[in-house]
Amino acid sequence: MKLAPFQKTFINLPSNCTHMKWEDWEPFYLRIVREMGYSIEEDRKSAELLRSLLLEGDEYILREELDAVIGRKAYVFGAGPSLENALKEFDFSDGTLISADGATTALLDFGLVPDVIVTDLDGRISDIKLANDKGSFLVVHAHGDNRDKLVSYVPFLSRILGTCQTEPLDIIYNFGGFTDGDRAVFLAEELGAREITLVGFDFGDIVGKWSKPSLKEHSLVWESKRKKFEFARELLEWLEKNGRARIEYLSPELMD
Ligand SMILES: Nc1ncnc2c1ncn2[C@@H]1O[C@H](COP(=O)(O)OP(=O)(O)OP(=O)(O)O)[C@@H](O)[C@H]1O
Ligand SMILES: Nc1nc2c(c(=O)[nH]1)N=C(CO)CN2
Ligand SMILES: [Mg+2]
Repeated sequence: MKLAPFQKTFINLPSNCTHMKWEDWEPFYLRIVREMGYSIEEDRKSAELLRSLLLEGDEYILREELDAVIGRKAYVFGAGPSLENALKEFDFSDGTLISADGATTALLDFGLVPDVIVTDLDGRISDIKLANDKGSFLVVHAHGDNRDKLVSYVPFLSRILGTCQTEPLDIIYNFGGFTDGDRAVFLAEELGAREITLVGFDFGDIVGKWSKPSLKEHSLVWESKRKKFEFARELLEWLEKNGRARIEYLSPELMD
């Protein structure tokens, strides 16, 4: 999709432009890199790489375009085991559908095309591409460990908003949040959703089978994933306290 030329004027966004401001995010981020063993420099290089790829490809969008897509009510779909029953039993037609990466596969299986997919491109890429071709907007995240995926896949995808976890660049945003799931909730809140229902956000000991293409079934959580879940929960609690949206969980207890 080509943008009108005037929209390509780059502006350096003021730091108070996002609800989770850099000053709020930075302490979380510093704890995350320390605990997870990430390199800030590698994360920064990845953000620069995504910026170059997006500028070369001419398929990037600015936040204003997503503002128009995300309504007051939004459902954010995570890849926890309860997702399947939730998709069977509930109707989601009254809100914007935002899927976190691997959850996209489950939505497609139920005939739903997400309005927005939030991904670091480690979900099943054929499904992300299929949904993108059917109209899903993509929010693609750059971090130090997915540069190969950015290079391989970004040139073949459309309608992409770029995000990073280091300092934002002109067309690469940082709305706060860490894993695809909690980042999707931060994005929804920032872009205007005021009632956000989280579906398939079980966290816990079992990772949903949609989370990684290599998983054939729901699997016992591994150590790095457990740490990711802990940060994701903490960040969501922060947003519940400090954000402007009512956040609720479609509880796994309601399932079965
Ligand atoms: N039990 C669960 N299993 C899987 N995903 C879950 C679960 N509970 C909540 N989620 C959310 O659903 C999202 C699904 O996205 P995905 O599995 O691709 O993760 P990710 O953030 O890319 O992590 P990783 O880098 O480990 O793949 C997660 O980011 C997480 O926030
Ligand atoms: N450097 C780095 N950053 C990340 C990673 C990751 O594996 N490495 N995974 C994420 C999604 O959960 C979010 N951020
Ligand atoms: Mg992912």
